[in-house]
Amino acid sequence: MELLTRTLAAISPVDETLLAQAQAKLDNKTKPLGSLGTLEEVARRFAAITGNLSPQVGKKVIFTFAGDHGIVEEGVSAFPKEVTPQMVLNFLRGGAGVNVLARHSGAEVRVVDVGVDYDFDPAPGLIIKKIAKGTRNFAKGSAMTREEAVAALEVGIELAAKAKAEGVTMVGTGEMGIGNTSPSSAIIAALSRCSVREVTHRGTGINDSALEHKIKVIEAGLELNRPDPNDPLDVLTKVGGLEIAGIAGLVLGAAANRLPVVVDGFISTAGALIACEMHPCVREYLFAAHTSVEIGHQMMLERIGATPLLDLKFRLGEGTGAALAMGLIDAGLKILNEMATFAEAGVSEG
Ligand SMILES: Cc1cc2ncn([C@H]3O[C@H](COP(=O)(O)O)[C@@H](O)[C@H]3O)c2cc1C
Ligand SMILES: O=C(O)c1cccnc1
Repeated sequence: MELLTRTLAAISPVDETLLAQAQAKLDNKTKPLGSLGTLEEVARRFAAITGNLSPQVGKKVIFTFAGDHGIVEEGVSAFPKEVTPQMVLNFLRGGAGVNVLARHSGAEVRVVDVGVDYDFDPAPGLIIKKIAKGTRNFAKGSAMTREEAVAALEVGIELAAKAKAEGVTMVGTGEMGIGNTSPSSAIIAALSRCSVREVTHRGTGINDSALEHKIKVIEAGLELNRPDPNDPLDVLTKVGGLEIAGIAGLVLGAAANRLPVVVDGFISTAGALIACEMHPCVREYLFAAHTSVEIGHQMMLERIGATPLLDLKFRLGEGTGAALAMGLIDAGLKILNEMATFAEAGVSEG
């Protein structure tokens, strides 16, 4: 808890002066004012976050947090829970979607076992920080204890701090955990007090009757646990997940360390949302990668106040959207660094 408290105390707003200086630098480039749109917003904010008006393309790491979910026993996913450790092994072999797209963008994938119900042997690229062997079924009681939720948050916080110390210049979030769209829907429903139906979708691809059942299970879980919408840690503890907590911690740690963080899809955004509800300045440090097909994603993004960079109809998670968005963010940094000014190119200003 002490690390969490210290981390929250270390988060402050992004410097407005730096934002203005970065925009002034962009405005001198050989283009009509603002004509690179969102790429300018990305470059400006990256520069201000890091306090460097010429941020170079650097080392990028995607942390894919893995955890299991007790709620799976209610039949809320199209896949069995064994897929969680099986996919972790796939990540470690480099064969999953996130591995391919991270290689494409020049990012490294690190898998973090915060809560998988399986004992992994140590392996390169695997960080074993298991807090529990999965959450408990939140339709029958609290998913976690408050201590477990804080411990998982602190795993993410420590990873962000270590990444910064190691010279990583941008981190991304990802996750793997069969059943984890259910806690993600529960989190946004609890915080926004909207109906479960409005924010619950098909995850791995459940049919209509399974979707009706999933909605009822989540409603029952919220009714039973009654998480306090004004206490994000209570929401995380009662209806969240260990990997979602790890992501929330990574996002908090990134903000505290002035490290830009790229947030992946629906489940990652649930983690980022918890972090944003814990501290109002966190949103300034994050980049939303893409719009997920999951219907509840939009409401999460609106609550955070973030506009996603891409819309590729993704519904995979793992960090796949974050991987691609990192490439786009790098493009923004190159504009800031490599594009000629009007003076350098001898081009007349308007
Ligand atoms: C083979 C496979 C690879 C995945 N990679 C990410 N997910 C995604 O699907 C899961 C969430 O959906 P639900 O709540 O319906 O279980 C998570 O593990 C998420 O990362 C996968 C799912 C499967 C089946
Ligand atoms: O948007 C996501 O991250 C997502 C959506 C469905 C299933 N798994 C992940």
